Amino acid sequence: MDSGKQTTVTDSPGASAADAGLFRFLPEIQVIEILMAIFIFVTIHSLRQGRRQGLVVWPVVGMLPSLLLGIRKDMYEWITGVLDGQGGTFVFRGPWFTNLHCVLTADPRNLEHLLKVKFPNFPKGEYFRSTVCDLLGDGIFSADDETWRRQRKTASLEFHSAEFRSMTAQSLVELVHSRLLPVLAVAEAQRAPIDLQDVLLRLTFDNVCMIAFGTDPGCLRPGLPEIPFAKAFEDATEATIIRFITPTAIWKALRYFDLGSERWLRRSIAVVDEFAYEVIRTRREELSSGEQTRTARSDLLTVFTKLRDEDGTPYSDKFLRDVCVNLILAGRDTSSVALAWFFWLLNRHPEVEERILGEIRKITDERGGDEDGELVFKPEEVKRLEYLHAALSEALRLYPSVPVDHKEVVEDDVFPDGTVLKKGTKVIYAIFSMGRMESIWGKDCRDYKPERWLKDGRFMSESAYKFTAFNGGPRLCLGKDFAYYQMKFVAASILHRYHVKVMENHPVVPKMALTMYMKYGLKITLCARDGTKVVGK
Ligand code: HEM
Repeated sequence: MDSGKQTTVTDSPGASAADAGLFRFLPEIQVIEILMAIFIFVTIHSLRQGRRQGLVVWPVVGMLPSLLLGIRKDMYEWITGVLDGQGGTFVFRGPWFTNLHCVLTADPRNLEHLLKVKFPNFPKGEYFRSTVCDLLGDGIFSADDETWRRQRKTASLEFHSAEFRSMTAQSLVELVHSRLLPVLAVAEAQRAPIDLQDVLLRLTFDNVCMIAFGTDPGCLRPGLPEIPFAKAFEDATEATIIRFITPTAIWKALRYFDLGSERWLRRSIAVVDEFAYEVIRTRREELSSGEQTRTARSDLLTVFTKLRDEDGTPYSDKFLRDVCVNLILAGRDTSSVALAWFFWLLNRHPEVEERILGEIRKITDERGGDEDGELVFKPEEVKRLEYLHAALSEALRLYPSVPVDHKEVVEDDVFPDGTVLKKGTKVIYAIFSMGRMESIWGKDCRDYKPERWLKDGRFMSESAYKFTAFNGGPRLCLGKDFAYYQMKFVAASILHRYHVKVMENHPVVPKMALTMYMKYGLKITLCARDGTKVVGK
């Protein structure tokens, strides 16, 4: 045998230098036979092991073929099927020498362990942070430990303050009544189909920018213009997601040579930064000139600009940029996609729409009707819409805006269901699948039934480890209360005026992304309710 053949043997996984020495004394044909035998043995062993785990584990490529087949159909349903068959938790074995190995779970006991009981042992982790760092920097979404705690504390105080609540309620009234309803009125008058998901995404983007930066980018202006900052934000998010499905060495090389998606990402981030730094500069000027006392802003940028770090130094522009960009990401497409799924479900469940209308009618009747069609729901009225609250929660159970989330294991651990977790393992919790588990929600788990959230006509919340749409534990969604208020206000304002009809044969399927978009949007037509004069007509 020549030395070249020895190299081949030594390179094959599992073969040692001693084995190579042994092969040196065998005729070439026998080496091939032995290799074939080893290959067959490994394959049979892997297949047997794989079947025990519910999926075939192929040599070298692991469970990747099954994953690729699953993705081709419907990845979320595929994951749900696998998890269901495995009792709620499943170890995914990726190809050799890749970082695709992970533990997938949809077991509420494991979720409580992960998100609350052993919270410090399950951070977002370095892999996540280094993948999203260019867009998110040190913001709340990617940060762990002290950097996260500091932002969480300040943002949490702000989110629960009376000024913040009143500012968010006011900005929502303005957006819905001066922008959203006129856009819908035009579409209704022209009998023109519109993409409701797009309109809602514009609404929540403008809204969250007002909360974060105190400025309205104007995505929902008449004619629905393309706003460079909004477009760049969307592009930067998409290009960042591409990194998660590209081997790290490849995207890093593309970044180094400024090619492909990395070039697109760099350019999009430049536009986002230009907008952010300009707002930060003007806000600093405004604050130092004392103008602030007149405007009395309570957006997150103003709050953080006034603060000092532990050394008494004002926060840097970069840190302020990270705080705002992260908040925009959090609030941009979560409530909008939830509303899109909600309106689609209503279209298939007219009985639910009827009950919501009954609840709204009670309020409008108490106000003596809505002759001019300009009724603005008050915060205390929105709070009373408990059936609507249940109908939105039920939509989020079946179509959670964040379908899967992940953590990394710091120290070896064991889940309550007995799954062993080695240090460095990635844990994926399948929020989408949790909403479709018979073991969690009962036999009717796949039915849209808002009633399951009601007790004696009042809304009853569920454990965050069973209904994980808003995450749970110390990292529970900070915008949860606001999101419900926003969704209820928007849904009630639309439903009071229109019946939303989804266009026949319009395909509705989830898109594979960090957020549960509808892949083809939601094409609808609007039909004004009898006796409601529509604003803007
Ligand atoms: C239906 C609407 C919403 C849903 C389903 C939702 C869901 C979630 C989820 C699952 C997380 C955890 C993400 C993770 O750690 O990987 C989260 C975190 C967060 N959400 Fe929401 N969210 C919604 C709306 C909002 C809104 C409107 C805002 C702000 C205006 C917001 C602000 C935040 C923030 C700041 C965090 C980070 C919390 C932390 O890491 O400490 N969310 N949200």
